[in-house]
Amino acid sequence: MNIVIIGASGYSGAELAQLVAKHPHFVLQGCYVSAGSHDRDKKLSDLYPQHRGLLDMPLQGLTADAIADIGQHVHAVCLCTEHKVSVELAPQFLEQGIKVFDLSGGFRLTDAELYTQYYGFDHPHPELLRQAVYGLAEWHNSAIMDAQLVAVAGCYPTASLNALKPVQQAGLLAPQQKVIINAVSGVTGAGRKANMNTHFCEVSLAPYGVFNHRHTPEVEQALGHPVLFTPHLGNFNRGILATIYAQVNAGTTLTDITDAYQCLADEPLIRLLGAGGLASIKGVAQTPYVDIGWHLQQQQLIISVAIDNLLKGASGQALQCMNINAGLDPTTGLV
Ligand SMILES: NC(=O)C1=CN([C@@H]2O[C@H](COP(=O)(O)OP(=O)(O)OC[C@H]3O[C@@H](n4cnc5c(N)ncnc54)[C@H](OP(=O)(O)O)[C@@H]3O)[C@@H](O)[C@H]2O)C=CC1
Ligand SMILES: CC(=O)N[C@@H](CCC(=O)OP(=O)(O)O)C(=O)O
Repeated sequence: MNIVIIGASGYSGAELAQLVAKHPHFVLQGCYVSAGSHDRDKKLSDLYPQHRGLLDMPLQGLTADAIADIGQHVHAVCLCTEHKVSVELAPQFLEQGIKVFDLSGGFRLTDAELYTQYYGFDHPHPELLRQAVYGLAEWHNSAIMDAQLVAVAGCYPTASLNALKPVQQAGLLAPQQKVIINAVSGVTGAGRKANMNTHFCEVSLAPYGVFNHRHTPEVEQALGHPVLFTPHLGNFNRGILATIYAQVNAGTTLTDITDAYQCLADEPLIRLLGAGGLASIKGVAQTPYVDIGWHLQQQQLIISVAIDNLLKGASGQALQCMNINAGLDPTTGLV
């Protein structure tokens, strides 16, 4: 299968490019940046020297001609572009019959009005929100198999939902009680473009997006339970660590919680750390896994979960969705 990556010079794009280049069944057909990019015509490996010999192809400009040419030669495109760019590009590929795996949040929410509120733009293609399949790989396997457009789940939502859905599905979460998600991300989560907030000398450890981060509606939509989500930026490169506080129904035991997580026990990319387990950035950075541990005291459940934001939180999960869609083992090229 021929694959093209748009936004290949970015952090998630380059990560996905190296995964596809090493994949036993996919062919990396082309790597693109915007038509006016200052990285156009540079080798991808000049930007990412750790991939010399693997990613020596030039970054091509995404012109109108390039979009038409991709339509002739490619099975799937991966959009590793910001939300506003993805929502304009996806329909241009879909109408040429090409599958689209979008790493942005542009097609994750079903309610178009939430884009105005949380993303700051009116969604130009609300009809595609009904067609898009949410790419939370362990939970939407059969829908991903048949999808033309996969909206790969967000990084914080991937950690939060894999931690919470087993407990929610088992009916253990106390109704009306908001679940509190406190999460810290490494700086690659903010993308490669220079920005004062991610400047080496400015980054420390601080919350942001209080009450209004776009991952709040994404988690609530997929969980079916209200949450209070507060992200933090930490001074490390890769990884997300979340500590999640949830009230469970009276009478819930630690065994009930442990039993609820058994629905993930056979998932190869989920590592259940068990009761008392504590996830860490060190345990997941540069890996495709989700690590989950849990603790219960009376009705207070605390869940500890970690992922690598660029692998399970973006490119790794995108490849997992592409594998599922192609009828391959979901872990092909990942473990
Ligand atoms: N970083 C992360 O941990 C995660 C990111 N995501 C999502 O993935 C997407 C990409 O994120 P990330 O890799 O961090 O972003 P980056 O800012 O690192 O990269 C963005 C890429 O898009 C390219 N680009 C910008 N405009 C266009 C355009 N009009 N046409 C084609 N290419 C364009 C950029 O190159 P140039 O500007 O030179 O053209 C660059 O290659 C975002 O939507 C983000 O929300 C999702 C989960 C986690
Ligand atoms: C540290 C940091 O800035 N993280 C980004 C989230 C990562 C990302 O790109 O978000 P999606 O998963 O929705 O695509 C943010 O908070 O906007």
